[in-house]
Amino acid sequence: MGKGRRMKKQGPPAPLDESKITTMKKRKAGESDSTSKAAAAKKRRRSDADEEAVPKKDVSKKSKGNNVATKANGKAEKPKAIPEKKKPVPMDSDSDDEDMNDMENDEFDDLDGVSDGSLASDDVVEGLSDLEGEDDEDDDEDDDSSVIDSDEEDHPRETMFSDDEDLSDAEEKLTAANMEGLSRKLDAAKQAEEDEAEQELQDAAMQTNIAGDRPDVFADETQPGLAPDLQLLRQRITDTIRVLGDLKSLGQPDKSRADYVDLLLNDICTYYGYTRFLAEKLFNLFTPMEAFAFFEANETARPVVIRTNTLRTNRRSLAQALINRGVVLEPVGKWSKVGLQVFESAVPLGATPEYLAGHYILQAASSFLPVMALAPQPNERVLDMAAAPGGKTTYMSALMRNTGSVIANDASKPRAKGLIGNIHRLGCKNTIVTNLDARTAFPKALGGFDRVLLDAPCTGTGVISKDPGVKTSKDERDFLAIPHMQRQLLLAAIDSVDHHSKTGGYVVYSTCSVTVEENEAVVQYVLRKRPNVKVVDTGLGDFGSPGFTSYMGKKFDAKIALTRRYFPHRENVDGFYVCKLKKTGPTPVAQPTDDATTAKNRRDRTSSQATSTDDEVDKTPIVDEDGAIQELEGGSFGPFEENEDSERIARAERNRLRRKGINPKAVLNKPKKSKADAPAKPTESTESQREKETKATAAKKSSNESKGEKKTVTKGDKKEKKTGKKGGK
Ligand SMILES: C[S@@+](CC[C@H](N)C(=O)[O-])C[C@H]1O[C@@H](n2cnc3c(N)ncnc32)[C@H](O)[C@@H]1O
Repeated sequence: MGKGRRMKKQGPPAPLDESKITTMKKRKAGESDSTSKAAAAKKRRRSDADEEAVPKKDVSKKSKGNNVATKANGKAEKPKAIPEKKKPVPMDSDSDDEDMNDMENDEFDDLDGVSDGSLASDDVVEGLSDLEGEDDEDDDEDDDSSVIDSDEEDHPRETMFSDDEDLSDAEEKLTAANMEGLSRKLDAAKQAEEDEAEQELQDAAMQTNIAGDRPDVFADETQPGLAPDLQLLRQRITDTIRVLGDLKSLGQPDKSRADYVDLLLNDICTYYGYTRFLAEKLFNLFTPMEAFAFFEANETARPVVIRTNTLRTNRRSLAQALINRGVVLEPVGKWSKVGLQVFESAVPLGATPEYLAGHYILQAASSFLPVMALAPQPNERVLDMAAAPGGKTTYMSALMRNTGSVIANDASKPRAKGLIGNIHRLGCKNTIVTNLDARTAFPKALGGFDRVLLDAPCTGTGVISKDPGVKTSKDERDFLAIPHMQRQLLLAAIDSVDHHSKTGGYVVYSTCSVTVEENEAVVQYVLRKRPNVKVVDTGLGDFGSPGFTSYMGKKFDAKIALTRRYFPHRENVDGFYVCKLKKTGPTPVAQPTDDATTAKNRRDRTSSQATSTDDEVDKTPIVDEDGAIQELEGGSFGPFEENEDSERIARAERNRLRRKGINPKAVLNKPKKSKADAPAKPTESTESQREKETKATAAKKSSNESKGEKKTVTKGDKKEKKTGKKGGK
């Protein structure tokens, strides 16, 4: 995160504001009204809270001390006489913190449904209080000195009242004197409430405005040859959505629903820049109103989140270290023990000493969820089938406390290198990286895992805010080829799990896409192909929404409701899908034929998206997230390559010498010394031994090369060597 960038608190984004344009004037007129209403609501809440918080006998004192609450309730009591006027104490506003705390409480209330098990909410609460211990103390102090809550002796309020002042005088003076402090405090603390109240007013005004009026959205107001007026376009989008919500009374008699939907989709494409194909696909997931919220949410970045690497530190220490560097953060939510949401940072988060030491990784909040669902246990054998760049692998490793083993595989060699980097930085010692096409390599190369995570390559429709290129780059072919690959990968994942596993036997399938083809339809397909798996609860509680059990006339297995969907506009996280499967028996040798399938399965087959080519050999090239076709065959990462390994060993030796402050050229190019010449110091003797080994390796390499092995060096090897040279400089 760049310096000074400030993010919204994690949680649902602001509610849909479809009336922004049409009620612009009304909003302006009603601004002061709504603001005061919101402020009043907040004040009422505060007053109530204060009354609850203080013992009965103190209530009167508190309420008298609390000018804001008194005013808000409209029951202003005449304040007691104040002996003498003092200069008001300048308010040291901590409004932002207060705001966050308020929101946090709201959020935690929302997440109360989060279940036990992997989430261990008690621990989280304890962690949170630990983490915030110091801050809370500060807050309390600040609160005590604030106009709102404090009843301390030198309270500003008391400095402003005297015996001879009546209420209105007192209030006037209070207002004048504290205006700046109050507005600073209230502005930030009540922003959310103000927005909410304003929204309600606008909604009400909008309803009144439109009732009985049939907006003529088909009147073409665009000027030929000119770029569309975005404000008008947006207004038409909101008007069309409104009409679609009540077509009978608001629609033009000669226009059908399809006409309105068609107009709306065209406007969405123009306004947000989607292809018609993708806009339609995404639009069909929601009601028109919710689709608009989704498209809107894709225009803003999600909150920046970091995951504490518990192999190196704990959340409290990390938070403290980063706070000391000027990072404003707080726990991401009740559902995670390791996430920290960053609101503001004075330093680049990818270059702090803590980052470089592997104390945390920048990781989207929704990306925690598949790993939490998988819940890998210490000492298990786990496979991460599509692992790069390793956010989930390293989380798994941490949950397993560096025990057991994690096979972290990725078909992309360049991405696998990034994965290796993260694994090293975060200190994961139970992890082995492989560079294989998981569709065919597993379970052939390795199988019998306790758990498998398939965080599948996908179209990325859940992360459009990060990669707006998705809006135009994904076409029909992608939505056939990618789900096809996902189905193959998921079958391989299931087949790689040991159903006898004493502790596991689970597969988690996840994507950062929101389309049904890549999620429920893939799960439906494998349920049919592998009767030895069943969908089980993800353990992620009520966070998110259930998977679809029907879509566009197609019916899915009822258990698919146990899978979870996450949306940018609902949870303010990247769009994500998580499904947990339990393997109950061995994979059948032969695929069930149509005769063998049950009547239900046959029904599903006709109703689901399965194509007749399901069983054909897949010729789809492997596509990475950027859409680039992966060159898998002939890569030298997986198999043992003498040349490459020799070069790696030599390079490692050069680096080792450099780390010791020794110029490798000086050492490695020296003529061979006899034993007698060897230095006497034991360390140097070891040094000399290593030197000999290195030379032997280099000699072996050169002899191999001279034997013609050079010819077998692949493109990948050359690249590797080039990179190595570069890195060595
Ligand atoms: C969504 S990303 C994985 C992100 C990763 N799990 C993480 O959390 O950092 C999907 C990955 O699948 C890889 N991939 C694509 N096709 C594959 C295949 N056939 N076998 C294995 N990996 C594949 C891509 O290179 C990409 O890195």
